[in-house]
Amino acid sequence: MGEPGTPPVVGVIGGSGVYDIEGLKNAQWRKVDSPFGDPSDELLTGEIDGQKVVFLPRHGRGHRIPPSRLNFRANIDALKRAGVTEILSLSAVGSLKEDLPPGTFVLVDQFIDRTFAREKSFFDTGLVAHVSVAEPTCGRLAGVVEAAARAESISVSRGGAYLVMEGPQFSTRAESELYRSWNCDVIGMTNMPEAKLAREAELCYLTIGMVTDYDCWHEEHDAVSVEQVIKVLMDNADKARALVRRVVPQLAGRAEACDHGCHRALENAVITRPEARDGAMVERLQAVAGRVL
Ligand SMILES: CSC[C@H]1O[C@H](OP(=O)(O)O)[C@H](O)[C@@H]1O
Ligand SMILES: Nc1ncnc2[nH]cnc12
Repeated sequence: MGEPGTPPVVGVIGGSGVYDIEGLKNAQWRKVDSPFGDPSDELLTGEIDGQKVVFLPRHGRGHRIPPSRLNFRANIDALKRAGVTEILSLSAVGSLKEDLPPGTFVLVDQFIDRTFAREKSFFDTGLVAHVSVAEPTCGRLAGVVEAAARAESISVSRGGAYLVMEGPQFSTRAESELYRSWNCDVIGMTNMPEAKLAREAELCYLTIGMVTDYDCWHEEHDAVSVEQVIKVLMDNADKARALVRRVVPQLAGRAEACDHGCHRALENAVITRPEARDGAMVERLQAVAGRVL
């Protein structure tokens, strides 16, 4: 995937409040099987300006699945099986900075992963690999999305560190202050290990963090609640849809593999010698890593 000649296909993972993409041509929900188990839902495929788009509601339609129960591996594997080469992650996030008010779209470029109850890798005993996540999101996608956001008059902030907490409860005030002291910009519960797994699957990945609240640290704002998050997200949803509509045709023009290296992330990453590899594992990882196995 991502090789020169492989058509770019944009995948969109919709987070809280984003369970559908309206207005796709030839829209169709279809089940994609994965050896890693069940994805969150069927995938919605369709077209924008003749370009294929694949959508997955992260928590399933109706928001059935909490962050710690998301099958991130099945989700990423299924998107890759559906031909996706680049992923836009639309996510609700809390703000840890005064100058990132609700309504701001933050193009995340770093993460601090504080999750502890999730499967974090496609690789395991019998097939070991270590990819770099020094730059965990795709700067090429960020450039395109930033320009599109400005054209849509969306308040956008390029770069930002996303603290990923396990949840499902929101943070205590002390935790919120701790993350602020670490200079984190936004907080959420879902984009790790999603971003790490996208890297292992050699997919470009960008988090578009849509700020819904000031978490609980801000003295002039109430502590975060689901009601508040959803209300702001509904206000943002039209902006997000317009952004996706504008970005997809632009991303479709790529003729070469990503020049930031996302599509070659596994080169030199697999360390297990061919004769020591577990055959069943190799089989299971065909969609994710078949290019290098
Ligand atoms: C409904 S507020 C908390 C919930 O929203 C975010 O999810 P997503 O990233 O899928 O939009 C946050 O991470 C929590 O899972
Ligand atoms: N304050 C917050 N903490 C964690 N996840 C969130 N998602 C939206 N707002 C959040």
